[in-house]
Amino acid sequence: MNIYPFAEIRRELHQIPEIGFKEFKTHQYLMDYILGLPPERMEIKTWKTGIFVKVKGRDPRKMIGYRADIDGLPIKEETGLPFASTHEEHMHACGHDFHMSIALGLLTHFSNNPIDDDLLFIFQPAEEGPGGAEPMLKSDAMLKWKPDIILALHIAPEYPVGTIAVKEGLLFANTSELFIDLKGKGGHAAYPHETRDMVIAACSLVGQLQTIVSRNVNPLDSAVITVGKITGGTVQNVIAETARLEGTIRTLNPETMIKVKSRIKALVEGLEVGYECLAEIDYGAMYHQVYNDERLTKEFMEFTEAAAEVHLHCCTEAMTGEDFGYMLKEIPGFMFWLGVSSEFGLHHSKLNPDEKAIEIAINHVANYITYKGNEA
Ligand SMILES: CC(=O)N[C@@H](CCC[C@H](N)C(=O)O)C(=O)O
Repeated sequence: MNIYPFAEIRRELHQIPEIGFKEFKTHQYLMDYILGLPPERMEIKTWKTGIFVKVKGRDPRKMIGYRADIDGLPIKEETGLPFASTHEEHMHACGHDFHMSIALGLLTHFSNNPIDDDLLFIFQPAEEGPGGAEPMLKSDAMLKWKPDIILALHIAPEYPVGTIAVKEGLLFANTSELFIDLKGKGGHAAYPHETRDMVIAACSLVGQLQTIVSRNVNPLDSAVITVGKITGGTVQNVIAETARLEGTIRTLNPETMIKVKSRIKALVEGLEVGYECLAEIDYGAMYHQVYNDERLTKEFMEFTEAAAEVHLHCCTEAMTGEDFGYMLKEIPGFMFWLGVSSEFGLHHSKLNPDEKAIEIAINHVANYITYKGNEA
C-alpha cells in the first residue's frame, strides 16, 4: 500500500484548520476524498460537519468503530512550514490533521480490503469545543450504526515515533470549561476611589483560584485549574468596568470536579462582596473522562507488544480531556497515544509532528482491526 499520499493529505488538511462545527472546507475535503474510494461496500451519512462511513464486512458478526476528530484551534501558527495554515489565527495544533489522514488511510485500506466485520469510520467535529461526540452519539446515523467496540488515537509529541502509549482504565481527565464575567464600575485612571476596578478583581481571582488545587484538593488526588485568557478594560488610562476570565478545569475524579466547582462558586461570591462587583460563572462544555475498557486495552497492548514496527509504552493517566470519553461511556473500546516526536507540545504554535508516524499508525491499526475483525 502506498502510504505517501496520506502525509500529503495531512499537509493539505493542515492548511485549512477550522474551529468546532465550522469545519466546512475540511468536511468538503474529506467528502471529496471518500467519494473517490471504491463505493461497493461503503455507505455514507453526514451529521452537521461530521461524516460517518460504514464499510460492509464479508460476514459481519459485529461492527468496529474508528473515530477521528476534525477541528482545529484558534491559535496563530508559528512553525514557518511551507504548508502552514492558510487560515489566519487558526492551526491544527492538536494533531487532528494527523488523526484525519490516518483515518483516511485506514478507510482506503479497508474499502479495498474488506474484513469479516463491519467497520464504522467516524469523522467527528468540535472535539476542542463545544464537543461533537456526545450529540453525535444521539444522531440518527449512530442510533442505527452503533459499533460494538470503538477505538481512536491521539498524537503525543513527547513520545518518539514508533511509540504506542496506552493504559487500561482511566486515561484522560474529566474536564469543564470555565468562563467568569466580572462587572464593576469604570472611570478615570486617576480617580480609582470612584470606581470598581475589574482588572484588579480579575487578577486577584486568578490567584485565589489556584489555591483550590493547592489547598482544597487532596494532594494525592489530581486537579488543574488553568486560566488561559483574561480580557478586560479598554485603554491604558481608563479603569476597567468589566473583565472576563476563560479557562478550564481538569480532575481525575468526577467527585473532585463537583468540589472544585463549589469552591469556585464560594470564591466568586466572596469576590463580589470584596470587590463590590457582579460576577457570572458559566461552565461551558464538560467532557466525560476517557476510560479504556480493561479487556480490550489489554488485548491491544499484547497485540502491540508483539508487533515489530512499534514499541509499547505503558503510560500513566493525563490531565488532557477528550470528548471521545462520551463514546467510551457507551461503547467498549479504548484510546491510545501515538508518538510523533515534536519539540513543541500539543496546543503550541510551533507543534511539528513527525509525519513518519502516519504510516506507522495506518499499518499498526490496520493490522489490529484486521485481526479483531476476522476473529471467530
Ligand atoms: C487532547 C486535548 O488537548 N483535548 C482538549 C479538549 C478541550 C476540552 C475543552 N475545550 C476544555 O478546555 O475543557 C484539551 O484541552 O485537553
